[in-house]
Amino acid sequence: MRVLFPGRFQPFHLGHLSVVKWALERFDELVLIVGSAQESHTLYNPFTAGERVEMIYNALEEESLYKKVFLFPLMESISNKNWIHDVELVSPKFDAVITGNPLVITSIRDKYEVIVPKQFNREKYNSTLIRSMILKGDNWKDLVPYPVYEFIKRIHGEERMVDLSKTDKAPED
Ligand SMILES: Nc1ncnc2c1ncn2[C@@H]1O[C@H](COP(=O)(O)OP(=O)(O)OP(=O)(O)O)[C@@H](O)[C@H]1O
Ligand SMILES: NC(=O)c1ccc[n+]([C@@H]2O[C@H](COP(=O)(O)O)[C@@H](O)[C@H]2O)c1
Repeated sequence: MRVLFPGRFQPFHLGHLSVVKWALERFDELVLIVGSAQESHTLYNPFTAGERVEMIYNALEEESLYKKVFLFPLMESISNKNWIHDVELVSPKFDAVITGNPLVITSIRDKYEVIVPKQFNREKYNSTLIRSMILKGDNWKDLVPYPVYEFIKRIHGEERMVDLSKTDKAPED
């Protein structure tokens, strides 16, 4: 069985990696969609789709999980109703969808089985917290797979976010 796991992954963290491992213990293959692909360079969506694909690829490769995962970006759709059709156009076929996002659940539940993932320390492992820690200069290294940390450092992602904070405001503020 092949299951879809969509997310913005801004950035991909240890909770996401735990969901991937949890899913691959239960299902044969995963389709990992990097959503909101047109978004980047804002405090809510600091990283480009290409950067997110690369950081996720690096994390999966380190865990030798990449062969069981299809990974690609997808832009937003014009309506929530259209979203699942747009996913089907570009994705290998899948049988069910893993998500804890109410918007995604509403968009797909008439057509696909919804699998709500086990929660992996959501208080600690959530991208909103990690983005705010990056901005404050806190130590966020242990909240993401090491290849993600190394990648964000290498592309000067922290400096980018601090620059963005001079002109942009995160919606969660
Ligand atoms: N720690 C976690 N344990 C289990 N599922 C998670 C965890 N963090 C995120 N998810 C799930 O991963 C999917 C993609 O989530 P997303 O990329 O929005 O991460 P997030 O940490 O919730 O980000 P943000 O804080 O930016 O909304 C969603 O279905 C979400 O419910
Ligand atoms: N109208 C739409 O384009 C639509 C609908 C449902 C989900 N999505 C996308 O699916 C992804 C879900 O990820 P998150 O769980 O990280 O929010 C997001 O990129 C979201 O924008 C988009």
